[in-house]
Amino acid sequence: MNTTTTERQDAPAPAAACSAPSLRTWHPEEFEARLRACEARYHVHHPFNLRLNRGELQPFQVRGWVANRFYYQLCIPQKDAAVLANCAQREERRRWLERILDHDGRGDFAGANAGGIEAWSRLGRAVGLGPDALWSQRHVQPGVRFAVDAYLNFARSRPWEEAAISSLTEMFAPKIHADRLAGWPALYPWIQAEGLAYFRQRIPLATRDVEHGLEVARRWACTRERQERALQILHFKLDILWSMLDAIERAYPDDLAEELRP
Ligand SMILES: O=C(O)c1cc(C(=O)O)c2c(n1)C(=O)C(=O)c1cc(C(=O)O)[nH]c1-2
Repeated sequence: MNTTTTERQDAPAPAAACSAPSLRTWHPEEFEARLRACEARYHVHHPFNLRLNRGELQPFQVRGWVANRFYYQLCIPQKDAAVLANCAQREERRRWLERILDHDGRGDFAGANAGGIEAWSRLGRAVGLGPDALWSQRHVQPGVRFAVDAYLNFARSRPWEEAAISSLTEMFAPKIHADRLAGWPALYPWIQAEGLAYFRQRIPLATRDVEHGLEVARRWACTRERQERALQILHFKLDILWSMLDAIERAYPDDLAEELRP
C-alpha cells in the first residue's frame, strides 16, 4: 500500500516495542538531527512568507494573513486539549496543560496573562482588522480551515505522543517570530507596535514546548520504525503549515479587487 497524503496520518503506530531496539535504530542525536533537518520544508521558506518578511505585501494582504492565521491560533488550545485527553500520565498532563493556558490566558482579558489568542486579536487590531472581521472568521479560506482541521483531527485520533511530535514544527518557530520582530517595524510602519507582542511572548514558550516535545519524541521513538514514523508525522504537520500559506497566497493576489480586500 502506498502512503498518500490522506492515508499517512491514519497509518497504524508501528507495533515494534522499545524492548527491541535494533542496530538500525538511529542514535538519539542523529534522530534529533534528522528532525531538525526538516526545517528545509518549514513555511518560513514559502513564497508568501518570504514576501511578507521582505516587506513586499500590501496592507490588505497582511490583514488576510492575520485573519486566516487566527483560525490556527483558535484551534491550537483545542488541539492541546485533545493531547491531554489522550494522555494517561499525570506528570505529562501537568506539563502539557501549560500550553492551553498560554493560548487561552489565565487572568482577565485586559491583563498581562490574557493569553496568545488575545494577543493575536491585538495584532488584528494593530493591522486594522476590527474584532468582528477576526472573530466572525469570515475571511478564513476553505484551504486554511481544511489544513487546520486536519491538525486537530490528527491530535484527536492518534496516540498523544504522535500529536506531541506533530507540534515539533515549533523547533523552527522562534526564528520566524524573531524575523518579524526585527523586520516589520521598518517594513510595515503602519502596523501599531503593540500588535507585535504576540511574537515576542511566543519565543520563550516555543523553546520550552520544544524541549518537552523532543523528550517525548526521543522516549517514544525507540525503534527505527517509530523514528521514521516521527519524521513522517513532522512532514505531515509541515505540509499543513505550507498548505495554509498556499491558500492564503491564492486568496490575496496583488491585484485583488478593492471591494474584496479585508
Ligand atoms: O508563526 C508561526 O510561524 C508559528 C508556527 C507554529 C508552528 O510551527 O506550528 C506555531 C506558532 N507560530 C505559534 O505561534 C504557536 O503558538 C504554535 C503552537 C504550535 C503547535 O503545534 O502546538 N505551533 C505553533
